[in-house]
Amino acid sequence: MDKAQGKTVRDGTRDGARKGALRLLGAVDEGATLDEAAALTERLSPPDRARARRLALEVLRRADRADLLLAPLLARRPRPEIMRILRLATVEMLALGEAPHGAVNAAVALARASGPKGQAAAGMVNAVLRKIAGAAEAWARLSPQKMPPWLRAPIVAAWGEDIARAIEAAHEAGAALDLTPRDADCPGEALPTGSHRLPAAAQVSALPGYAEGNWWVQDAAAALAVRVLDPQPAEAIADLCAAPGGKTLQLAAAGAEVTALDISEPRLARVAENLARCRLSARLVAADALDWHPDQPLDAVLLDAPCSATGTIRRHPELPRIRDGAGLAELTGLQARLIDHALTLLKPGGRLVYATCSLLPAEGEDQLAAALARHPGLAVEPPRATGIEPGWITPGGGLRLRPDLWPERGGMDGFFIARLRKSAERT
Ligand SMILES: C[S@@+](CC[C@H](N)C(=O)[O-])C[C@H]1O[C@@H](n2cnc3c(N)ncnc32)[C@H](O)[C@@H]1O
Repeated sequence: MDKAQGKTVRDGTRDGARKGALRLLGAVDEGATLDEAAALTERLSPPDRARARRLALEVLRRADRADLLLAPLLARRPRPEIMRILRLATVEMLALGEAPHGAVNAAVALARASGPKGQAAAGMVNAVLRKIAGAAEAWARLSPQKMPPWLRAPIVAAWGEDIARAIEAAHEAGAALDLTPRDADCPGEALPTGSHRLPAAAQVSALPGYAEGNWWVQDAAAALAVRVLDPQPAEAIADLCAAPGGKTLQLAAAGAEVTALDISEPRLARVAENLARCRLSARLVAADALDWHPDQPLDAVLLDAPCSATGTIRRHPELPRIRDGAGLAELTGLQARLIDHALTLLKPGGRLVYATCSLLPAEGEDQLAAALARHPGLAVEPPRATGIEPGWITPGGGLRLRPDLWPERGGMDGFFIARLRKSAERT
């Protein structure tokens, strides 16, 4: 292939990825998650589909910052599809190092292709983006985009303004690719807690050991819930909210007799696939955990409860844009009922690990305090596992993990984890 042909192919592929990213961003504007919108990029080649998703992620991490620079340059707010084109080109030029002429020309072409109104806007898109191309210093002065008030206010109340800003910086930086080793063989840099870390761009299925099931993808913070539970061989353990199964795999790899339960049958099918790839086994049950009872009382229960998922914004930057905090009371009510039910499934002296991938104390610290108040005889135990730092343990005895921890290593997801021991006395 000669040089000119190579350039055409590269530009073509970039345009495909840009169009895909704009489709994804349009779906998010309509309230969809990126996973829900994934079908919109199905017709792209796999590499272009991955590029489209990466571009959309980068834009969503900086959309408010882009809007702050764009606003003074716009006489009136353009139609949503034109606004998305402007944001995409702004982020490409100022955050991703794309050459201005390429990004501006592509944006103008995308505006023209979007229909008669887009054709009319092409001149404005060109003029505005030429100014944006020279705004690198103004861009550098802008802070990372803020979390919405329903999420920010409780975070500031719990940990202060500086930590809220550090979390916002971590949200903008995005997340690495973390792997949990089944045994020794696992690519990536070993982290103090036992997970392995690679750059986010790594193609998962191409990594050594994927087909053999030597490891699975799991954020380093998420992997700590099972490490804190400390499963032992042959223990009877239920994973009450199991799908897609990262924690089930850890429990099974430790040699426990695992029952993996999830209310969603399609999601449970993913647990089955993951177990098969990793050559591990568990009993799978599709049921509402609140209605389920084991044949025998259990040694331990892992309750990775449904939650706001606000701890995963580094990987799902669309969440603050499509959620408004409504439904939180319903979720915290369900979490409390699940804790109460989980305790009834345990042997006397059995242990429960409660976890949520949430940054909200209402789904973590407050749930722990309320459970202890509801259940006399229930005790919280220190969360112990290799690599846990004393500063991560809360005054109430839980483990609070935040995206701004380990800044030099690239952060971790937000999680709350508590290890509880049921009274050894029979009631
Ligand atoms: C946070 S995710 C679990 C992640 C999983 N533990 C892992 O590590 O891969 C929560 C799961 O709870 C399930 N779920 C929600 N309500 C449930 C209920 N009442 N009973 C059982 N599962 C439930 C959801 O389908 C979802 O798969």
